Amino acid sequence: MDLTSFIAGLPKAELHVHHVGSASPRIVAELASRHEGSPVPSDPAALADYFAFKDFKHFIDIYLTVVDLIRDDEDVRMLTYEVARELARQQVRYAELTITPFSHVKRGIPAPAFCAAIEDARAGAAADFGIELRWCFDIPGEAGLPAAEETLRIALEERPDGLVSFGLGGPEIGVPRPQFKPYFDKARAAGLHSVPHAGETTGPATIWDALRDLGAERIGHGIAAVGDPQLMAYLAEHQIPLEISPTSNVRTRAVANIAEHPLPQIVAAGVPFSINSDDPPMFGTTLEEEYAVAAHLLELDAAGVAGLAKAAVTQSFLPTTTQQKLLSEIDDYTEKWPA
Ligand SMILES: O=c1[nH]cnc2c1ncn2[C@@H]1O[C@H](CO)[C@@H](O)[C@H]1O
Repeated sequence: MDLTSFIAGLPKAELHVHHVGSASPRIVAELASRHEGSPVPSDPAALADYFAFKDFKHFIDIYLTVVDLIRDDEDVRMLTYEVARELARQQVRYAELTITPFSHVKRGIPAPAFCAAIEDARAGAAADFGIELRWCFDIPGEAGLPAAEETLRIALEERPDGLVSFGLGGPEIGVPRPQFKPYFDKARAAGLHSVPHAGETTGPATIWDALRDLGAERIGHGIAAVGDPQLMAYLAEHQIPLEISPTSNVRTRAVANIAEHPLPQIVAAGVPFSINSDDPPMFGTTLEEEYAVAAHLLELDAAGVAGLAKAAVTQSFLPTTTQQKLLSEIDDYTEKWPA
């Protein structure tokens, strides 16, 4: 069984993947060529070296230098459309893309123009690539409550058609989750799903906070949960999924190496999860590669790998009818695959 080929053709969904974090070397080079004076190399080999991170804080610092490259709504439109092209190339039929409007509005792109650009790209991607994109607007945690205020304002006042969820990214250390409760309360009251990062670089307490104070329906990463048996039991009992990005955790040094990734313990505890790429070019990976990593860690066969894709579909915020269509497509593909 050639699992790599099986994975390549398998219809997928991705729930935890960042907009700017998905800018490929080609797109970064294009943006760097448009805007002089950036520290971000435009040469792909130099860029690969640039995306080597000493620790999580260093990763965020580098991430923000790529955010600086996005200067106008045309950059936003091009980036979003090209991210969709790369997802569709990997047979991703549906993706919830995490976008940080605060960071771009702060750099001078008006919120209406920003939202029009991502919506244009979403329509173009659906028409040209057959991929359905939805948005998670996340608060960059390092920018604190002003960023929470502005992110909520943009989410509720602009309310682009693709917006389905509200998140919290950036560093966790020094950024306690409870302070964001008022913003998540308002976002949830407005019908947005709550999907904060938690337990990526800090312990189980951050995940408890995300559940209790932010009403988290899914947890970004959440790998620290394995340190708290009660939390693992709670996540399993309430079927609260963890959005797992294995290579991300190694490249940001959240996990020492892939062999020590806690994914097998998450499976053993019956905690639902999806497999994601997080910031694929920055971590030198792709969603396909993350499926292969998970297949290796969990010793999966084709049916098991198809199960990874089906889990992402059922944990998504797609309407059930659309989920059913995608699940059938995955089953048809798997059945047709020679044993
Ligand atoms: O793995 C991650 N963890 C937390 N934040 C991340 C990650 N990848 C990208 N971001 C992004 O980092 C920015 C910080 O301002 C935010 O935009 C967040 O979405």
